[in-house]
Amino acid sequence: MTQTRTPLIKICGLNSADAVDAAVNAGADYLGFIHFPKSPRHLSLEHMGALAARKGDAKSVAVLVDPDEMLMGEVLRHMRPDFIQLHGGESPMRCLDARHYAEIGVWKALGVSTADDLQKALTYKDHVDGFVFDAKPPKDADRPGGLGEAWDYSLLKDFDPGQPWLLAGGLTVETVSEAIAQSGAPGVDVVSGVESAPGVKSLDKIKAFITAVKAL
Ligand SMILES: O=C(O)c1ccccc1N[C@@H]1O[C@H](COP(=O)(O)O)[C@@H](O)[C@H]1O
Repeated sequence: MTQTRTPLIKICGLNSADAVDAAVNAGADYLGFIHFPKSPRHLSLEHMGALAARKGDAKSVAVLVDPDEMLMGEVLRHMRPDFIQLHGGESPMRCLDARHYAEIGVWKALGVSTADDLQKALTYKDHVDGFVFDAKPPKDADRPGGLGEAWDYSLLKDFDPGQPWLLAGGLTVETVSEAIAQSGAPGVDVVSGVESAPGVKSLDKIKAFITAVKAL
């Protein structure tokens, strides 16, 4: 896929008003809020709702891991996200159920380490509204994402998953340009690369990352 427009930008794991405002003011397209207790970026539903209300023209994304309908209902009630990102082991049918239940866009995050992993996306494409292609987490990881792990982004070159998608996994201001060139990504998603420590957002890194992508 040839890159013809400025890549879309999702800044994820936002957990303070200052960080949300920095992302919005710098021009992020998507703001990600994580509800997963094992994550250092975990937010209560009330906090997600309060931060998402500062989204301005950006779209809000609730990042969830294998949520049941009760949790999804609570997320919809407290936060009213524009999208739900399912970042666990959700099956294609589970994604479709979530889409019907939530009546908003559902993205599926998939861990990739080989070309075979990408073929899995094709079994989801009629059941979701978009994809996040991330590093495949190690088996003993306590969370399925937000690990800051880079991977072979060139696996995505010329791959068409049939839905819009974002590239994630170990992106930083230093690597994002080359990662987009290698993958042809129409958009990027970052957590660790805009933090000074796990769960501690750096306003300077958020601004620098967005500025770098917008300059491409
Ligand atoms: O960031 C987390 O803690 C997290 C927890 C559970 C599910 C997803 C999570 N983050 C997702 O990870 C990628 C990018 O991570 P990184 O830049 O490599 O650190 C992104 O899709 C986040 O939504």
